[in-house]
Amino acid sequence: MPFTIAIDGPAASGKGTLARALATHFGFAHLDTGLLYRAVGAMGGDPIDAAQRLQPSDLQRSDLRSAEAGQAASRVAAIPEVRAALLEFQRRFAATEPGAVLDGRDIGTVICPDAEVKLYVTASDTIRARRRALELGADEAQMLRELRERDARDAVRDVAPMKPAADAVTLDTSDMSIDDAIAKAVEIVERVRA
Ligand SMILES: Nc1ncnc2c1ncn2[C@@H]1O[C@H](COP(=O)(O)OP(=O)(O)OP(=O)(O)O)[C@@H](O)[C@H]1O
Ligand SMILES: Nc1ccn([C@@H]2O[C@H](COP(=O)(O)O)[C@@H](O)[C@H]2O)c(=O)n1
Repeated sequence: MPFTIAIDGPAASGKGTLARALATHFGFAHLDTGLLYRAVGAMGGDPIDAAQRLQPSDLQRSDLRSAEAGQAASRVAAIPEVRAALLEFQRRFAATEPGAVLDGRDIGTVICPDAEVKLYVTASDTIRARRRALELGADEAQMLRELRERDARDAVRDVAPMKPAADAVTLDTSDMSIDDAIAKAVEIVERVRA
């Protein structure tokens, strides 16, 4: 039986950091599902067509981590046909790996509603903007505006909006170091696996 960890939450909350750490700790495979939407947004042209043609090599582009790629991803992610085109790949990943960690916005609600562990990772928007500005060497006030815009778009869209699953454990990392957040997440998973 595959064991799946679903991690959702707003932009720059630390989902990816925790997902990578959990995958390493438990020897699980990791899928950063935001990268799929970032790649579709960066491909240009018709986003539905881009999502249907997406190849693993498209995820290797070096420009996908930028703030602009994040905004473009959030716009194409609101298109139902784009989400439909990416759904099967994500579900298959979770189903075929003995242990998998997926992070995104709709993993616990739509992609893997039966995941053994669901985390909703959050932090205040000002702290998230500071962390992202540090990471990208960008202006903090601009990062705050962009995070708020992206979060609002992700939360209000009609299809698979960003929200915690009813059975998700919320982890607010505002006052946690990376190491503390990882330790807490490991503890939550270990409690379920025990
Ligand atoms: N608890 C923490 N304390 C301090 N910095 C953190 C913490 N967690 C994550 N970070 C840093 O915040 C930044 C954003 O983290 P990360 O990329 O994991 O977020 P994310 O939720 O995956 O973002 P996105 O939604 O854009 O993919 C990174 O630079 C990361 O090192
Ligand atoms: N499961 C997901 C994952 C991501 N998105 C959209 O992609 C944008 C970029 O995601 P990051 O995690 O890399 O920041 C994000 O803002 C969402 O619009 C999604 O809809 N569902």
